[in-house]
Amino acid sequence: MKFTKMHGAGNDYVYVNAFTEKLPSDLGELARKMADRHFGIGGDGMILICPSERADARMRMFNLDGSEGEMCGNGVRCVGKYVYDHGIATKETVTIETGRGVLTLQLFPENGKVARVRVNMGKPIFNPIEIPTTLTGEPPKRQPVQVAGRTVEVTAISMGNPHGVVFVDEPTDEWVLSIGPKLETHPVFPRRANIEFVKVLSRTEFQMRVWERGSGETWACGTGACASAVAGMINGLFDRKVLAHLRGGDLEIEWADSGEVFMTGPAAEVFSGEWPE
Ligand SMILES: N[C@@H](CCC[C@H](N)C(=O)O)C(=O)O
Repeated sequence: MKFTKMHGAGNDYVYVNAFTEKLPSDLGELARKMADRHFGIGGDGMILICPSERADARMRMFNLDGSEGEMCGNGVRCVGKYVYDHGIATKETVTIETGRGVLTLQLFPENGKVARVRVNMGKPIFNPIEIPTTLTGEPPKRQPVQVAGRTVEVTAISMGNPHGVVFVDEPTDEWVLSIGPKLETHPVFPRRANIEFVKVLSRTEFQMRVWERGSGETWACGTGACASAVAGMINGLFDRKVLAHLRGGDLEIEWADSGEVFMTGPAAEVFSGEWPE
């Protein structure tokens, strides 16, 4: 099976072109094996680029633990790059079907290859039932959650997948690696959640580290950066356009008057190869 390793701001996945490759029935197991950093190719998970009846292609994403996520912001930019660079789509505006519907991507090629992508990520979801969370309020803003013997204020938002945003003075290892997994699996998030730790730098910039549902700490999370930006905006901390500094790079996030969130960032191909099984 042929694969391509790609990343968006250091959030790396093993990509398989399901237009051409034959896939096994247990996709979760395939993701776990291929994404293993010691015994496999290595990555934060696996992303399939599939045919779609509604768009240029369909993205399916699997976390490192084999669970399937509805959406992946860094992944969808890489899928946009893949379909253009590999001739599946020829226009610089492409559509990708995801678990949260069909998204439109603006591709920015340099010397014939896509280097940056702007994605219409759709409207943030504030309804607690749809997120899903047991936290109350619409949106559930800075709600107190008891975790590891302390009270943490969490803003819950869905960008097609569930997020809990925590504003902190410093996104330390203790927050990310200790509180992150406890919040991911906390009963307030019945389908687990991606947890972002956000340090406000100014009204237009923030630093973020993320503990992802099913993958642990990753170097960037596109949906997480969008959720964090919107959380900062609804809590009165940010203007409508912000720059997110993540461990693996920067993402520009804009919450437009239409209610849609736009994310712009890099997409890169690293290497390709053949998986022996
Ligand atoms: N890294 C992604 C999000 C991947 C999915 C997530 N772990 C989930 O289970 O929802 C991004 O860039 O958005």
